[in-house]
Amino acid sequence: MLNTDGPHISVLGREVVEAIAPQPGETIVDGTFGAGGYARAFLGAGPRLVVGIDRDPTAVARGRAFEAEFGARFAMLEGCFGDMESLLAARGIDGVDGVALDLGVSSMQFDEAERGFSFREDGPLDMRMGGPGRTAADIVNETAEEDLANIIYDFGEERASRRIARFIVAARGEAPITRTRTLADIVARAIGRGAERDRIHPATRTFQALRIAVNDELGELDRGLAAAERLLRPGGRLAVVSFHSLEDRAVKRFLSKRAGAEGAPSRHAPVRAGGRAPSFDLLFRGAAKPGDDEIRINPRARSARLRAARRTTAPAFPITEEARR
Ligand SMILES: C[S@@+](CC[C@H](N)C(=O)[O-])C[C@H]1O[C@@H](n2cnc3c(N)ncnc32)[C@H](O)[C@@H]1O
Repeated sequence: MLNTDGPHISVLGREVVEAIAPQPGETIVDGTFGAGGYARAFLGAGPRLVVGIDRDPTAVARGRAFEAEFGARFAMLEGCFGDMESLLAARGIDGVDGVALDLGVSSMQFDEAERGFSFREDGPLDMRMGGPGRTAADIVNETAEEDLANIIYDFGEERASRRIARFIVAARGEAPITRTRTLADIVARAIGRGAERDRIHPATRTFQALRIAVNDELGELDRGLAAAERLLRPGGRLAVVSFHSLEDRAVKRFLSKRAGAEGAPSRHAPVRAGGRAPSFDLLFRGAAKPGDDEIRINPRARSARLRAARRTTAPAFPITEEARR
């Protein structure tokens, strides 16, 4: 585990640096800069350039301090990693040797009540990681009941989604829902004692669903993975840390397809990715998880999963083959 300057402790940091293994002369992209924990460790391994990307202006400000500290060896770009090709192209970069993604929100974002990510603190129901766009309050107050239930079911994997949506629609008929605590109370009333069996807060899944919807997190992940595939040079490494099953499933599916592990006719047949040459080789089978020591020091790490792969010389899959769902 890596320590960082800020209150965010990097998750699976040692494993990510081992997977990315920056070499002298290389260019490494940290697509989720956050507090810069990974970026600092990458820089310590001596590549020519580390590029940080983050959509959150406060993370970008931290990145500016890195620029001052590391000079020409570090560049901070503001934007979404789904757009990394155009962000990098604007700096004259069209190929890289490593891409790391550490998905989701940082501890700083989560703990700051004003950002609206936490149901434990009262704050405005916002949940935007950065930039303009619809807030969680916009979605909660303006979405038709059935669509709201689908968001909560699809992105929160919440079985009580219809009941929660019904309670939300009833409550917003009285007054717009604008605060995190108000929403958390509504969800708790809708679920009643059911969630206690899971030993998680009743609003956990609904808040996850809204955050994913507000930030188009699964769309970003699809675009980011495909962009990394196109940008990585042969031998380049991709490392992705996810925090919930929807993300991990998307990463697993992407890599299985690209590494030819899915749809191989038999284990004796040459491994082909749906008739195409594999564009990635897995660095290890399955997902790496944090050990007990890391979870003890940083309980938020417990659901983290790392998957990593190395780019082959084969061309990237065409975009039309993106079919995650
Ligand atoms: C879990 S934190 C990363 C922490 C970082 N690895 C560290 O060691 O400090 C995730 C960061 O990624 C950013 N982020 C999430 N999704 C993003 C996206 N699609 N594009 C750009 N940044 C994103 C968030 O704003 C947040 O700062």
